[in-house]
Amino acid sequence: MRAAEHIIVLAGAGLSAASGIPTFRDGGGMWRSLDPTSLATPEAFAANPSLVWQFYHYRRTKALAARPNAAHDIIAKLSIPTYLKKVAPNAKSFHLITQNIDGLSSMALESLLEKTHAVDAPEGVSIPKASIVEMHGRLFDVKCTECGSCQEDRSPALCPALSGADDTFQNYQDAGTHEIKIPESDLPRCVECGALARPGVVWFGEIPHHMDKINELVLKADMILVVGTSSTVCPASTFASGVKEHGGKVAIFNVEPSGEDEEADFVFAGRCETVLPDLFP
Ligand SMILES: CC(C)NC(=O)[C@H](Cc1c[nH]c2ccccc12)NC(=O)[C@H](CCCC/N=C(/NCCC(=O)O)S[C@H]1O[C@H](COP(=O)(O)OP(=O)(O)OC[C@H]2O[C@@H](n3cnc4c(N)ncnc43)[C@H](O)[C@@H]2O)[C@@H](O)[C@H]1O)NC(=O)OCc1ccccc1
Ligand SMILES: [Zn+2]
Repeated sequence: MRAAEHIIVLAGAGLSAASGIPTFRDGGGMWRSLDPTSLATPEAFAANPSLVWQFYHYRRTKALAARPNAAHDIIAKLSIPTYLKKVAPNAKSFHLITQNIDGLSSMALESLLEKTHAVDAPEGVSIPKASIVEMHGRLFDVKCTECGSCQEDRSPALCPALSGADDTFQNYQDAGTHEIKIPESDLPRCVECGALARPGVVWFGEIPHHMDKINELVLKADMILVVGTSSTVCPASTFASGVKEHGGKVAIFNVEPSGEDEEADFVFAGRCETVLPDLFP
């Protein structure tokens, strides 16, 4: 870290695990009983928008009740130039590339900025707010399937029909079995043109957001911290090897061994919400 100039963090569901957001694949992963491709794809939405909206209603409900944890806070702190300088005196840029759609990293940074009023950055160091790249979209964005308009909406239920769907996915052992059939006319609609709306997230088979910026960051990075991801979904799963290829260092933070460990320079086994605060007090 002391030698690093351009630092990126790649985060996955493990970063938000301690905030009560179920992960996807490990032990109590959300998708143990649900085939992800049956819910997070344009095809699934076209075939059964009612079920897919009930799934994202469940995810929104979980995320609305969640708060950033210590790992989110440390990563937010690292994006503040004055603090970054302490752990990486040669740092010129710091970015978080997150696969998470829960918005907890932005929430952590906003509350830290309020607390530290550290909005203005010295010359050449990135403005904190722009340091978060949500490559798979945002759970609370509602996007029109026709006109493309997209608004953030954090209301507990986007439409009356969904407020009755709370237990469709409550206990994921038999998730989906309590599915209620919501007619399309009663599903979330676009506020501009009234067409059917969809969650503002990137589904499998869709191109992730900000890929040009991400490719530029991966190319420039000389240090990547890979936090709480199983590295099973691409292109995110290729970023660490991308940094390694041009001589950058790779550090992994995970409770379990992940596919990238052998080519990592540093492996920190443990819960990121305890390991990161110990490492960056
Ligand atoms: C399943 C996989 C094989 N599929 C893909 O990779 C596909 C491509 C593909 C299709 N078929 C293939 C066949 C072979 C190879 C690839 C493919 N990818 C795509 O379709 C992508 C789009 C993928 C995005 C899909 N949307 C998501 N999310 C948003 C929606 C939603 O969330 O509903 S993906 C979603 O799943 C992934 C889940 O992985 P993780 O976050 O890592 O979570 P997981 O539970 O798996 O792991 C948690 C880890 O944390 C650890 N952990 C737990 N607790 C803690 C703790 N406390 N501390 C530390 N660690 C912890 C655990 O040990 C574990 O290791 C995340 O990316 C997450 O965002 N698009 C694309 O490729 O477009 C072209 C392209 C490419 C490049 C440039 C231009 C165009
Ligand atoms: Zn519209």
